[in-house]
Amino acid sequence: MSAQKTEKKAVETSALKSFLSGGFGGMSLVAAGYPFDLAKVRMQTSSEYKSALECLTRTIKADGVLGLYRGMFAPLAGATPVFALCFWGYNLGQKIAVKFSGNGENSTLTTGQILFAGGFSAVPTTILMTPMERIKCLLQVSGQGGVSYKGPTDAAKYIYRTAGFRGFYTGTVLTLLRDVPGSVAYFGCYELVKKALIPEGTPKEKISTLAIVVAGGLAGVANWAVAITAPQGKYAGMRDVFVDLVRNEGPKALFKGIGPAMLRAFPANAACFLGVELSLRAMNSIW
Ligand SMILES: CC(=O)O[C@H](CC(=O)[O-])C[N+](C)(C)C
Repeated sequence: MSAQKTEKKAVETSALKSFLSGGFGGMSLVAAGYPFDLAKVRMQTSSEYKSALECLTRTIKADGVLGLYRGMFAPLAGATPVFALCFWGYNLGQKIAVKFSGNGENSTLTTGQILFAGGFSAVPTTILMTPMERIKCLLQVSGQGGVSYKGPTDAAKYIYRTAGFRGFYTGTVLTLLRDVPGSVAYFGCYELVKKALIPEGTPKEKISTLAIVVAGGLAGVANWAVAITAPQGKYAGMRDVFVDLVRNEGPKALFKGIGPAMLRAFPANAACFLGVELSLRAMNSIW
């Protein structure tokens, strides 16, 4: 058995399989992470819970386990294509990196190539994610002293009416500034931790679930450690966001929401990578 088998090869996964497994990963991410999102929103909008755990247990007591998944359809419909594009973009980024390096398709990816591919994955993802985040932000501030929206379609019509097609892409630079470094950390951490955890020579299909879960969970934490969330939609430009936030709320405001994001990051992304790897294995075994 050759040690090369554990190394990440450049073009071993097709674009279609990357896309489909990414979509499956996105669904797994929402299934594991949605209860934490629900707890975050409930804690932000009510002071009756002291901790996320209390919020989760009280929700289960009142509405059963299914209560943790109330309202999950929209995030599921959003995350599935976003993660499909993200993993497809990661695969394409690897192929581009290898092409430019001049090494053969069968070569092992260097750390630099993995990091490049990770950052590249944020580009197609952003094209889809920016309009979705724009609509989400409008819905989150709906009725709070400004315009009220009946739902996503209403918010989308408002954007188009007031700013045209370009209005959907307000905040693109901010999304890229968050997601390019975030994705470099995400995929870089995943590949490096996975490589460190598995014994040399382990065939791909024998990589342990624990290694995938630990590497995936840490990748999610690494992503959020570098991706500082900025409140898009309220500001004319990127400079405005930083000046306004730091002046009014201090530098700490730049890290607002990082606690709940981290709490969700490990389980959600462990599930995501597990979904990706297991669906890839299933696809590889049938075609
Ligand atoms: C901001 C975001 O969507 O992060 C993803 C992980 C998560 O916790 O949702 C990772 N990625 C940006 C690579 C899609």
